[in-house]
Amino acid sequence: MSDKLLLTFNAGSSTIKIGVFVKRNGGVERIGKGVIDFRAEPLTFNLVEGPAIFDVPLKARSGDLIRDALEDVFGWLGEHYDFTAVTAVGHRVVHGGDLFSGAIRLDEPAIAAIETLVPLAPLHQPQNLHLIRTIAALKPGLVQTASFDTAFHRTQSDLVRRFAIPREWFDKGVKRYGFHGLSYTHIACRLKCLEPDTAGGLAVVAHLGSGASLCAIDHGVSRDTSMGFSTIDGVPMATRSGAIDPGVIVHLMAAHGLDAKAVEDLLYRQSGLLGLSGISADSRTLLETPASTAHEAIEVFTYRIAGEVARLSASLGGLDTLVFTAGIGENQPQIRRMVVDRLGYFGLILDSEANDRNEAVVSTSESRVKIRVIATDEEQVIANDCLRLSS
Ligand SMILES: Nc1ncnc2c1ncn2[C@@H]1O[C@H](COP(=O)(O)OP(=O)(O)O)[C@@H](O)[C@H]1O
Ligand SMILES: CC(=O)OP(=O)(O)O
Ligand SMILES: [Mg+2]
Repeated sequence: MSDKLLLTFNAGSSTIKIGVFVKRNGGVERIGKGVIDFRAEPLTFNLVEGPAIFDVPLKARSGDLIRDALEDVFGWLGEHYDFTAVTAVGHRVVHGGDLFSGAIRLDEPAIAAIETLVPLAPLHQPQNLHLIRTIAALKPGLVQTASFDTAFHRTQSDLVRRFAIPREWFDKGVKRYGFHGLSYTHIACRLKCLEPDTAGGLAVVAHLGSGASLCAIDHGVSRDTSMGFSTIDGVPMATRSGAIDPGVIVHLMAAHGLDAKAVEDLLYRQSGLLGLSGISADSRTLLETPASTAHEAIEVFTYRIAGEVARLSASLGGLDTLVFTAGIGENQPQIRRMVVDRLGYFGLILDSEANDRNEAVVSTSESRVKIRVIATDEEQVIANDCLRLSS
């Protein structure tokens, strides 16, 4: 195949999602996707347009799982495409801090700047950097770009971004940044297409995956979001606590002797659905498990999401649309039902049958707020940026 190709890498907390895009008609079109799921084998790499769909077991060889996986992925791609046709690689980078307000072409100074933000996103940023560096080593000379999760939220006001602590900390970067911005960029764009008369109106988007956050979007523009300074904030997640009384952290350190590393491990890796249930980080498993702690974990999760919808609607001064997206939001009707059941007083009415079928609109015609399910596509946003920056 002689068409020019772009690859995208979206490294989240539990998976790396890989996209294969072809340059066509002035834009980029997805022709393949793969998921490296570090919680499960086999690694699947799935070409949707091409000679075959195949699941390939992940072969750990060197102790560097990412390098091994990349070698495999490049190997399979090389079997079906002329790898010289790959002209650029685009990455999702979770934290851009105040350093980056849009996507960039990567060079050594940019990589060094991204590195300074590692302490602010310890589950993601090291993985993002490792991918970038390994690709640079395996395919020297390939153009690489970075699209930042934080950039979409740069429109938020200081009122929203400030913590009520002494002002000098804000100036030192201790402020709310917000994440999942590539997903929100895609959803905001879809909403504008679906509702052109109001340019998407006033919407709260619930991005519910392994990491989860909600965003208040006003005619396509981010006004407020549940994740702030770090990716632990906001609603509980698979293994992250979500917002927690800061006094708890002081108590854990002062009275129980936990150091910063131990607190980080507790709040990022042992909490959320996993910590609450003591059973699993995956809401699918918890919904199928009769244990009372499994049920309670889901109750806490959905209670906190509903609370965030209410807070963010106040932030917007109204609500036209609630959108569910990402792995859980798109595929788990029971979670959507438990959230919406708590929002009846806002006039949200779920259409149970449409909800059970994961339809695009899951509210009834009487519902005061339209409830939508929209599939997110962070890779398409990365690929669009990558095309623009590499052409
Ligand atoms: N087909 C599916 N059916 C039900 N739940 C799903 C499905 N796919 C993903 N999920 C849920 O979504 C979660 C992962 O969401 P995802 O948005 O892919 O997260 P991340 O990008 O953080 O890895 C899984 O833990 C699972 O609970
Ligand atoms: C920012 C974040 O939490 O990302 P993910 O949901 O992919 O882990
Ligand atoms: Mg994700």
